Amino acid sequence: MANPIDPHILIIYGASGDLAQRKLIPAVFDLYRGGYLPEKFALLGASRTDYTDEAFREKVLFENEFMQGNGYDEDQLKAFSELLFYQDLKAYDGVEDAKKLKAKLEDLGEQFETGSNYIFYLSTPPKLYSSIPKALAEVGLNKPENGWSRLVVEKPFGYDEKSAKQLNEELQSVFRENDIYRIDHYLGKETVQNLLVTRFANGFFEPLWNRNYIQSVQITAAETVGVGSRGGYYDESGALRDMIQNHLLQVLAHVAMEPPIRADAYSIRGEKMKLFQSLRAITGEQVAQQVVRAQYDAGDTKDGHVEGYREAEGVPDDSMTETYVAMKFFIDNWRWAGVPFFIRTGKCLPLKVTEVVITFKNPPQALFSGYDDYALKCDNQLIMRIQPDEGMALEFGMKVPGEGFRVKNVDMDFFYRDLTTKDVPESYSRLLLDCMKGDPTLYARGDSVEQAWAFVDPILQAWEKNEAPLARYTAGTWGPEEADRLWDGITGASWRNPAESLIDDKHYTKL
Ligand SMILES: NC(=O)C1=CN([C@@H]2O[C@H](COP(=O)(O)OP(=O)(O)OC[C@H]3O[C@@H](n4cnc5c(N)ncnc54)[C@H](OP(=O)(O)O)[C@@H]3O)[C@@H](O)[C@H]2O)C=CC1
Ligand SMILES: O=C1O[C@H](COP(=O)(O)O)[C@@H](O)[C@H](O)[C@H]1O
Repeated sequence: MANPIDPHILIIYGASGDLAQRKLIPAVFDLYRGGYLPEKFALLGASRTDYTDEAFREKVLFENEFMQGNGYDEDQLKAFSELLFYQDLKAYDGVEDAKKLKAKLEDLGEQFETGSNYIFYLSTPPKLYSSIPKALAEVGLNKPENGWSRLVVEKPFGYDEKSAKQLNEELQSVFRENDIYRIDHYLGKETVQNLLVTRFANGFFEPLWNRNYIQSVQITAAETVGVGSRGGYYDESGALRDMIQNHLLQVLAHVAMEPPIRADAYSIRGEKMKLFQSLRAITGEQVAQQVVRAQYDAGDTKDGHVEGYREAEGVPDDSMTETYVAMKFFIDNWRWAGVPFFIRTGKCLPLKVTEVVITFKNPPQALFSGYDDYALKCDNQLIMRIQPDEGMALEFGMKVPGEGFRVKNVDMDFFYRDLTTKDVPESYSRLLLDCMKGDPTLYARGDSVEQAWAFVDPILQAWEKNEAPLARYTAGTWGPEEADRLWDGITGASWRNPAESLIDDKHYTKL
């Protein structure tokens, strides 16, 4: 079968760094092993560290611990290594460096017959995200003659709405919007994409997917790890910026957006933008009522004892940065009017689990016995497990065998891995592959990134002014009690805290 991807060179800026070794190089190697790369392809690492091509290959391939668990095969790796080259830079955004880079790309282009097709991946500190593209533009690498040029921008995309707008303007002054790929690795997750397929490839979900049948929607992204050695970065960010503004609002968009008219970038990203525009702002006093922020104290987690957040490396002892957020909000459109949505995320929680729970309203009348707690609990839930145990479970009532009509809740459980025996592609592989194909569907569009910031900005501003308290929770617990109060007045559902199960090797989390 002909390979639909154009020959090209992938340039990784910041190639000496952590992300390149942890995710990017292993992802490109996976694509190579899977036969997805075009026959004419080369990878050029660029950063300030002084490597030869050989030394770079040693570092990112042969000595890279993140390649080891990756189906490491010496022969394949050796063949792959011949596609890797390195360019050292004095300054990432210097025009002289851009000229040097251009000359190197022209040489590689001839050697590998890739022509002038380039993907520039910015895996550097964010302060360089606008100046590198400008330097590329100075030497014409943003619009190469007889070729194309795409730009992948890592997170964080801005720090607030204003800075995201400014970054968009700067990037869009040198690259076309459709050539700017703002990466969000949650969109590369199979199960996040599957939210769209579940909703729009089945006839029976969509009629129920609205305010008439749905009581509430909750999204949880729990992590067992603390901030570890990332304290310096994390303390400037916090859970709202690190997880909610980007990843979890993207998940929300897949759960709540209107059906797109086609499964393409224009239609899907257009619907997401509308959804973000419909989020009801949480401002002023509402912040303290609808959003709980908290920080972990020392405690015992699944991974062992953890010191409190303020003891972590790079974190000031009086830090007010949140490691946990739980929030309740509304979507002001016809589909969702009045339905409460809940999102929570946190470090040092009992399990690593990301899931979406749709709680359906009860039937209008409790006909059968066994529904003693009918008024107190909604028994119909759809649990969409993003990770781990990727899959979906539906909970509903069945008759208990025997006399009378006693009802018991059961679940139908589907495991995503039962669909295929193949390894599910890792997020970065999938997203890089899409960029190579020129398909930005699973990348965030500039205006919707700004709109997502517009939703979280008033919350960040209220916290900045200390208008809402910072709660505390013990590492290894499900977070502060204050988060439970967000459900006050909502009868029939609350946070679902999945429990770890040891039933068998298939089941990790238990309903
Ligand atoms: N690491 C991860 O898991 C993730 C990272 N990201 C994002 O990806 C980007 C890269 O992350 P990561 O690789 O961890 O970052 P690193 O801190 O490892 O930086 C990458 C490279 O940038 C260069 N660099 C570092 N500091 C500076 C500086 N002050 N000025 C100029 N160059 C510098 C260094 O290369 P040299 O000195 O050789 O030039 C370094 O190897 C970041 O924006 C991060 O937010 C996003 C998600 C996950
Ligand atoms: O982007 C980030 O995501 C990870 C969580 O990603 P996951 O795929 O493991 O769920 C988070 O730990 C990190 O703080 C954040 O920057």
